[in-house]
Formats: sequence, structure tokens, C-alpha cells
Amino acid sequence: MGSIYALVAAAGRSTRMGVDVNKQLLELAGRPVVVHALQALAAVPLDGIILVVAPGEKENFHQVLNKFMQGTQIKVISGGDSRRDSVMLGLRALPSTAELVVVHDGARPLIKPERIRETIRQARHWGAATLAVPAKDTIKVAGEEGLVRETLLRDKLWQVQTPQVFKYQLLVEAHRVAAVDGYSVTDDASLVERLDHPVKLVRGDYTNIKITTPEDMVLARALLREA
Ligand SMILES: Nc1ccn([C@@H]2O[C@H](COP(=O)(O)OP(=O)(O)OP(=O)(O)O)[C@@H](O)[C@H]2O)c(=O)n1
Ligand SMILES: C[C@](O)(CO)[C@H](O)COP(=O)(O)O
Repeated sequence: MGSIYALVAAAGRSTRMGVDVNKQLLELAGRPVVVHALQALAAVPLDGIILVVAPGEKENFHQVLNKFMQGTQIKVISGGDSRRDSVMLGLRALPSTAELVVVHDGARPLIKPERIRETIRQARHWGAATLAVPAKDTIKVAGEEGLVRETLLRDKLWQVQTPQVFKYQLLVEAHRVAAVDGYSVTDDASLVERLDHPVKLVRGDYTNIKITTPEDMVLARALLREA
């Protein structure tokens, strides 16, 4: 079997969180948010983990790793202005011999190792796979003046999460093409879809939330208490 690496994107600005600290460093049940995600990845286990952080925050993350992740090899590198740039910089830090890359948001602390393993299994078969959950709400497309233009067919809608797992060379190529076109997206699967390559949806958990706004921390604490 080839080698599998995780690439954890943690270089965002946490704007919607409305705090002046990186949301991935906020305390959640005794550990920073990002540590929950890193521990789940370390439990898979994988051949290596790359943590992508904002250039000015390397020292803060090193302190966290020294305290909570002793014994796990994690390379910390600087990210870019957009999530796409951060992932691309992470890909460059991986050996070209890597078979698979597991891209995960540092802001998704409730991921379970078994879900990561299943996404890896599907990516080995399909080349690309993403965790996702069926949409629970009815989704409408807005048109002019905030009027509804269209109601989408819910049984075809999935809310996409991370991890997203790809054959390494496929994701490198998808990022190369997107960089040439200046194509801007919020996830990596979209870049692979653009190459007309299949992406397998892997049913995950509604609990794998992304910490985006303050109420997500309340929800994450409640979910951890229940677990
Ligand atoms: N330049 C960026 C932007 C985002 N991310 C990461 O991508 C994930 C998903 O992004 P999001 O939740 O949108 O994070 P932020 O960009 O920090 O949020 P906001 O848009 O509210 O500023 C996060 O783990 C974030 O740290 C990143 O590594 N590099
Ligand atoms: C990749 C992602 O987690 C999929 O849900 C998400 O798109 C990234 O964050 P954003 O909030 O969409 O910027």
C-alpha cells in the first residue's frame, strides 16, 4: 500500500467567529479545537500530518503541539490568503510518492477516525471521495431583490464536509489547473469535479460540524458531552 498523508487547513482568519484569536485554538472540552481533529487523524493512523497555519501563527501552534501532540510527527507550514492557496502549499510539502492525501479542516473537531478510514477506502477505489450528509432543509436559490428563483430537489442535495480524500497526483493536477484559471472554490472536491473526474459521496455524521460562528462552539460542547 502507498503512503497516506493528512493535510490540515488551519490558516483561515476566523472572521465569522468574531474573535481575535484563531478559532482552531479556542478551548473545547480541555483541548484546542484543532487538537481534536489532529488526534482523530493520528488514530487512523497515517504516514504523516501537515498542519497549514497563517504565517504569523506558527509559534502559537507549535506551543499547542508541544503540549498536546507529543509523539505524533506533525510538520507545520505557512498557508496562503485563500483556502485553496493553503491546500496547494500543503500539497507542495508532501513527498511526490504519496498515494493519497486526506484534506481536513482544522475547524472540524468532531470527526471520527472510522469516518476518515471509510473515506480513505472509497478514495482508493474512486480516486476522490468526500464525507457528506443529505440536506435536511429545503434549499432555495435566491434571485433578484431576494425573491426565490428556484427550489432545488432535496433528495439530490448533500452538504459536503471534510475530510476529502484524493489520489495525490489527481489533487495536484486539479490545483494546478485551478491556479492557472484563477478558479475560486470553498472545497477541493470542486476542483477535481472540474476535471470531470468522479468524486464519491461518503455518508458521514451530522455531528461533524465546522466551527464557523460562535453558536457552533456551544453545539460542539453539547455534542461532546453527549458522546
Ligand atoms: N486562507 C485560508 C482560509 C481558510 N483555511 C482553513 O479552511 C477551513 C475552512 O474555512 P473557514 O471555516 O471558512 O475558516 P475561515 O476562513 O477562518 O473563516 P472565515 O471565513 O469566517 O474567516 C478552516 O479550517 C480554515 O482555517 C485555510 O487553511 N487557509
Ligand atoms: C471544505 C468545507 O469544509 C466543506 O464544507 C467548507 O466548504 C470550507 O469552509 P467554508 O466555510 O465553505 O469557507
